[in-house]
Amino acid sequence: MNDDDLTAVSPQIKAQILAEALPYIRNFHGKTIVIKYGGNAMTDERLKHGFARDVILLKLVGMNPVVVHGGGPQIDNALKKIGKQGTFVQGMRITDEETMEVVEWVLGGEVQQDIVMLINHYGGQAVGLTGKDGGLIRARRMQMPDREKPGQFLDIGFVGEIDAINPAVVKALQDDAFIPIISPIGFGQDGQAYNINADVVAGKIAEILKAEKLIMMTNIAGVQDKQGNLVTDLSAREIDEMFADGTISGGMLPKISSALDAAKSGVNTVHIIDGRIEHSLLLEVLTEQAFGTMIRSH
Ligand SMILES: Nc1ncnc2c1ncn2[C@@H]1O[C@H](COP(=O)(O)OP(=O)(O)O)[C@@H](O)[C@H]1O
Ligand SMILES: CC(=O)N[C@@H](CCC(=O)OP(=O)(O)O)C(=O)O
Repeated sequence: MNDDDLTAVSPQIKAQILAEALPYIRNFHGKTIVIKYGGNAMTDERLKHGFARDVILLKLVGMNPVVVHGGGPQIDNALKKIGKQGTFVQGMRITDEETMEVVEWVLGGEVQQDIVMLINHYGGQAVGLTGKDGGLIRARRMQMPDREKPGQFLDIGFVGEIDAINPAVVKALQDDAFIPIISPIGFGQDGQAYNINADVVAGKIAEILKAEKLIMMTNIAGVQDKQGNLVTDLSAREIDEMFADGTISGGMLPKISSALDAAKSGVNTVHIIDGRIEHSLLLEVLTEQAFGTMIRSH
């Protein structure tokens, strides 16, 4: 169903849906909700508009949404235009100097500004940040262990791991009416920009802000088991098993690791949800509808 079809819903059902949201609005009032908005979830124009409106609604009812966006497919498209092919190792993009320039331009420019403009268009007050702003994300070059040669590391270029997060700028914006939109670009002490996986940034930001919820919006119904069935609930032990037997691969690797780290660090609920469902964000936060995969800390 889309927004236009809502005219067919009876007034009683509409009122019931609104009333159902009340306890959630009360419980999450003043709480921080970190939303990882994956590049794969933002490829449909209509869904993007719905997302912007959902984020504004959460802010208007008293929650503090913080958006960390991705943009993997958008970076791939930009690379294609200059005759380059994106290459990944364990879900991380190999980032040479030229790729880093593209990453900065696509994430910090195009994708971030697109989200900011959409939210502002619908009456919200979004502010775009990269890791440089207010010293938000300090990073260093990632040491990626070589799975085939234990004890050795792979050189994947300007990919960063997070050294420290300074949440002051995000807190200042949150305390006002603003909605922070964060691009996953970190900066070294030498001023070098680093490409960081957006799931990793979202998980760490959620932890540092002591978020109530971390919601990762992606392009799949949730985590799937070996047979391809949706797993609604995942424990740390089950995750270890799925990592070991290769059930989890590619972009799902950093997503699940970051989700689990956030859950273990005290983020109350961590969900991986299907961003292709219209208003999936509102459904997750404001209704008892359970969908996607919940990641548990134990
Ligand atoms: N066990 C799994 N369950 C679900 N998806 C998986 C699994 N293993 C790998 N994936 C892949 O991970 C993708 C999601 O990660 P990614 O492409 O990085 O999304 P995003 O851009 O939202 O971060 C899925 O579309 C799927 O192809
Ligand atoms: C190091 C690394 O892999 N960085 C990612 C950053 C963007 C991202 O994470 O985007 P999604 O959330 O859409 O996958 C990349 O270059 O694709």
